[in-house]
Amino acid sequence: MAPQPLNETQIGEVLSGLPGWAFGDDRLVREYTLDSHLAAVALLVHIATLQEQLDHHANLTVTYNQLGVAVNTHSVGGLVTELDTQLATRIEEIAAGHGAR
Ligand SMILES: C[C@H](O)[C@H](O)[C@H]1CNC2=NC(N)=NC(=O)C2=N1
Repeated sequence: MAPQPLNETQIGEVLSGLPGWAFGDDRLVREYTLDSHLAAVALLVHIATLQEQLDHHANLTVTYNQLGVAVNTHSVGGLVTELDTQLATRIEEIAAGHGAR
């Protein structure tokens, strides 16, 4: 079954448990700062591995020691679904271990 888009109330509830994450332009977004460029790239690779396991993929952007994450669900026309909140939750769990802030 296709994932269902979440409404703004549902997204707000999820975001209250995801510090640093925001909703904008129909995406869940987060900007991480790492201690170095290599640390940012290492977190990107870890997230990419997770994304392959989940078969759900965020846009990842490295700018020196910063890693931007933006995710929505293409298959429902670019809206936020539970697949995005699940990925954001998993990313948030692993980011701490990389010293991301
Ligand atoms: C075929 C494959 O399962 C799909 O293209 C997946 C891959 N990753 C995806 N990632 C995101 N963000 N949205 C999707 O709809 C999506 N679909």
